Amino acid sequence: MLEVRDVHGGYGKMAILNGVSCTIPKASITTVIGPNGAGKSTLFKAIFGLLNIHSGQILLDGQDVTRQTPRQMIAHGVTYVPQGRNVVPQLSVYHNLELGGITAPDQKQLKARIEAVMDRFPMLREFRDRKAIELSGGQQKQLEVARALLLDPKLILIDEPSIGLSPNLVQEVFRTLMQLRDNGVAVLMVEQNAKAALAISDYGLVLELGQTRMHDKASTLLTDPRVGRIFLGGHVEGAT
Ligand SMILES: Nc1ncnc2c1ncn2[C@@H]1O[C@H](COP(=O)(O)OP(=O)(O)OP(=O)(O)O)[C@@H](O)[C@H]1O
Repeated sequence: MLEVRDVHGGYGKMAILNGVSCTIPKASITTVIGPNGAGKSTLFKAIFGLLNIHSGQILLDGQDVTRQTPRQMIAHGVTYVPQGRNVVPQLSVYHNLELGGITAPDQKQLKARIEAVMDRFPMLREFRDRKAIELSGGQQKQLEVARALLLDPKLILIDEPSIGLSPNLVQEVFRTLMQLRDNGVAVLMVEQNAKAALAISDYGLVLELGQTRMHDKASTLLTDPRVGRIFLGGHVEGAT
C-alpha cells in the first residue's frame, strides 16, 4: 500500500532523513524503532506532507504522493495521530469527534460516521457528554484514534501511542490497533515500548541516523540480538 523509496529530507536545508525505504502492506502493523533522534517522527512528517523532501519517492497504492499536503494525504486515506495528547480537554467527547471530522472529505456522512466509531468504541458513547479531560489517558488515546477513523483511513500513522500510559492501558490501545489491522487498515507506529509493540506487529523498521538499518518481520527482529543490544538495552528475549 505505502512505499517509501530512499527518502532524504529534513527541516529547511538540514538533512534528517538520509535514505529511508520501507514497504507497508495493507492490513498490517509496522513498528518503527530506533534510538532517540533517529528520525522516526520525522519519517511520519515526511509521509504526511509536513517535511521538506529533498529526494526519493513516496507511493500510495502505486500513486506518487511525494510532497503532497496533509489535506491531500487525508483525501488519499492517510491519517496522522501525533505524539502527546491531542484532544481538546474542555470539550465533550462528542464535540471532539465533531471537530476531528472537520477535514473529512464527505461532510454529509459525518454524523453517521461518528455513530459508527461510537459503535466501535462503546466507551465513547457512554462518555459522549463528558469532557475529554475527564477520560483516562488510554481512553483519550482511543478518542484520538476514533477521531482519526472518522476520516476513513487506509493508513494510520500513530506516534508513541503508549506514552504516559499504564501497562493495562497500553494493551488497550494496542488491541484497538490490532482491530484496525483486522479491518484492513495499515498501521505504522513509532513506539518506545519496542518489545511490546513488536509483539503485536507484523513488521518492524529499524532507523538509525535517518537511515533504514533493518526492515523485517517483527518476529525476526524480536529475536535478533542486534536489535536487543542496540535499541532495546538487551531486553528482547533471545538477545545476548
Ligand atoms: N521541527 C524541527 N526543526 C528542526 N529540527 C528538528 C525538528 N523536529 C525534529 N528535529 C530534529 O530532527 C532529528 C530527528 O528527530 P525525530 O523527532 O524525528 O527523532 P525520533 O527518532 O522520533 O526521536 P525520539 O525517539 O527521541 O522521539 C533530531 O535531531 C531533532 O532534533
